[in-house]
Amino acid sequence: MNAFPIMLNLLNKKVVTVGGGNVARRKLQTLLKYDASIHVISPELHPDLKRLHEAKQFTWVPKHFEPEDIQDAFMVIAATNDAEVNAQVAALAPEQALINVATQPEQGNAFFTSHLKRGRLSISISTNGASPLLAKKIKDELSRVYDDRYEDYLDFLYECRRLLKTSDLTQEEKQRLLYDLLASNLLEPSEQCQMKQTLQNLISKEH
Ligand SMILES: C[C@@]1(CC(=O)O)c2cc3[nH]c(cc4nc(cc5[nH]c(cc(n2)[C@H]1CCC(=O)O)[C@@](C)(CC(=O)O)[C@@H]5CCC(=O)O)C(CC(=O)O)=C4CCC(=O)O)c(CCC(=O)O)c3CC(=O)O
Ligand SMILES: NC(=O)C1=CN([C@@H]2O[C@H](COP(=O)(O)OP(=O)(O)OC[C@H]3O[C@@H](n4cnc5c(N)ncnc54)[C@H](O)[C@@H]3O)[C@@H](O)[C@H]2O)C=CC1
Repeated sequence: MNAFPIMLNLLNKKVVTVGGGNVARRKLQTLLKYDASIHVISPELHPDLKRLHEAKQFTWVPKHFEPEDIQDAFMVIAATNDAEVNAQVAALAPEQALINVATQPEQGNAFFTSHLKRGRLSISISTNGASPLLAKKIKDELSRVYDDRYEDYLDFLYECRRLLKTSDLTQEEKQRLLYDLLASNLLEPSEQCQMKQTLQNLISKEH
């Protein structure tokens, strides 16, 4: 496996998960953060998924897989405990679909990563199937380095960068300031406030 990493916008995309057990639960808990239109095909549901279904987080069709279930799907996840059913799901998926197969990943073309999200910061780790547990361990290590403060810090960086992009400062000045924003003291909210003020003063002086 030598997979290319990419970010996907799943807003309102049709995602069909076949199977509703423990593996489906883990994958759905990740996917639910990305506003896709999620459908689960499975005779039974894991208790956590039952709660999410009651909270109207996805639609559930309580039955065994049939080929028409995955028509027009943007992404298909084959997560039953029956490798033959999963292989059939992968083979019948629309030609252009993203396909994830829990039992035999190489039958699909898309793979989950271990994922750390801090607001706008997204860190994905993959071992290309060698050791999902190592991916998880690395995520846990990185979660201590990139702690909760990064959520607000990323919003701060986003706002400052937008300010700079629309300013009349020279390209060199913009570059220098973009680097300055990476100083570690700026993880502190009070320092962020001061820096924003400084930038605003600098930009208004240009006019
Ligand atoms: C290829 C891949 C395809 C895919 O599923 O997309 C795949 C495949 C398989 N996983 C298996 C087993 C386990 N997977 C986990 C956990 C995770 N697995 C995830 C991803 C991936 N798993 C993709 C590669 C990612 C990479 O390489 O880095 C994570 C990162 C994301 C997620 O699933 O959401 C998530 C951690 C989430 C987190 O960060 O918290 C655990 C541990 C646990 O459950 O706690 C175990 C048991 C221990 C073990 O076996 O190592 C098996 C054997 C099944 C069997 O025994 O039959 C296969 C099939 C095979 O290897 O052939
Ligand atoms: N990729 C990964 O990260 C991992 C993959 N696995 C693999 O994933 C498989 C599934 O594991 P679990 O979720 O723990 O199993 P599970 O037994 O908890 O869940 C299986 C689900 O599939 C449903 N199902 C069975 N036949 C079906 C059909 N014909 N149509 C629709 N739904 C059907 C069942 O109702 C149940 O909801 C395991 O067999 C294992 O090989 C296991 C661990 C991690």
